[in-house]
Amino acid sequence: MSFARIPIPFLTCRSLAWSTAKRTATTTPCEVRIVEVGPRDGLQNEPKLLPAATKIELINRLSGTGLKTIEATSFVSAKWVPQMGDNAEVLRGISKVRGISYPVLTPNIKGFESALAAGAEEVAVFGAASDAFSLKNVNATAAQAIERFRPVLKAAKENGVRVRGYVSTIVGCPYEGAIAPSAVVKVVEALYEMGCYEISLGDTIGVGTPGSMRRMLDEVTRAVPAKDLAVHCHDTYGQALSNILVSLDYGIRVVDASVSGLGGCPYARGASGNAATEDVVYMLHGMGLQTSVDLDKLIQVGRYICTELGRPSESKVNRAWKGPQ
Ligand SMILES: CC(C)(COP(=O)([O-])OP(=O)([O-])OC[C@H]1O[C@@H](n2cnc3c(N)ncnc32)[C@H](O)[C@@H]1OP(=O)([O-])[O-])[C@@H](O)C(=O)NCCC(=O)NCCSC(=O)C[C@@](C)(O)CC(=O)[O-]
Repeated sequence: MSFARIPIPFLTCRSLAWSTAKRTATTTPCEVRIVEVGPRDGLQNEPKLLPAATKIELINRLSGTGLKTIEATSFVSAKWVPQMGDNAEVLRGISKVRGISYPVLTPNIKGFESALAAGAEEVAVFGAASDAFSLKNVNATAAQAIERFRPVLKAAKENGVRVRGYVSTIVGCPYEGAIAPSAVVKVVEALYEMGCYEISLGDTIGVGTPGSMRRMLDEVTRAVPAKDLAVHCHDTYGQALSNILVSLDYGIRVVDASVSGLGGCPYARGASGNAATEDVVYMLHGMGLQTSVDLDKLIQVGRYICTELGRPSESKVNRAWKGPQ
């Protein structure tokens, strides 16, 4: 897809439908599903341990906004990520709403078994396109991490649990620098062939631009259909919304975002939060795309968690919001 054919400022629901018609026949061009990652990605980097009750309250409030997917926690080692040490308490404590999925991160079979025991119905495995990042994040190379996922996918299938896959460092790594699209394709293909129903492409440190996103998506969408891809854009360099816009142009209709832009990865030096969900929803609605999210309710949830954390929202829309127009 070239810039010349679809001028970005004129991307609307109608032009998106047209632009993606050849790329994928099965996307619903006017609907975008938001994967809210605030309770997991948003909080995992918080130095001060938050009470499980606050996390549960956050998830319950998010459940009232119309979101259909809310990543609840991660079943990783508490020695590595202390903030997620209350994973089972959080997953057991939330009021699950029918029609909403509450996936949790599981890096290995031990994490999967604990997640299953706590009632997980969807999990996510997380790989990376960079060995250096993977070693820092999960103490395994990219290929070794993939091997740890095989038993997770097998056990998930046996237990009727859906598995989402992440690929981190899709355009840049804090330790290796620029990442070649071919390295991303390799991991995306491995996760897809293993049985992940959706692959989320993570710009972990938010260094991507519409240029590097396009170069990466040109190759990745040749390997896996856009309907089975999501984007996960951190906003460190202020490019997240632009990068999401580019991914829509490729037919991607699933966008990860974090309420009030919370977040970062403890093992990705300098990474700031994700695209703020409020900002993403505002942009999508302004383009005539549907998300099922009530923006006003979401704004209130953003204000709740920012008050709990004692800091202003990273969402420009939240800061500017004076009520529905
Ligand atoms: C993967 C490990 C566990 C390997 O860590 P390891 O030390 O290599 O693991 P091990 O198998 O050698 O076991 C060492 C100890 O950890 C325990 N252990 C082993 N597995 C688990 C588990 N699942 N849950 C709880 N405990 C576990 C195990 O039982 C043992 O306990 P000990 O005998 O010492 O008491 C570790 O490196 C880890 O937990 N890493 C997590 C890193 C993380 O959570 N990073 C943030 C999420 S990724 C991210 O944010 C990026 C993303 C997804 O958002 C997308 C993007 O932005 O790009």
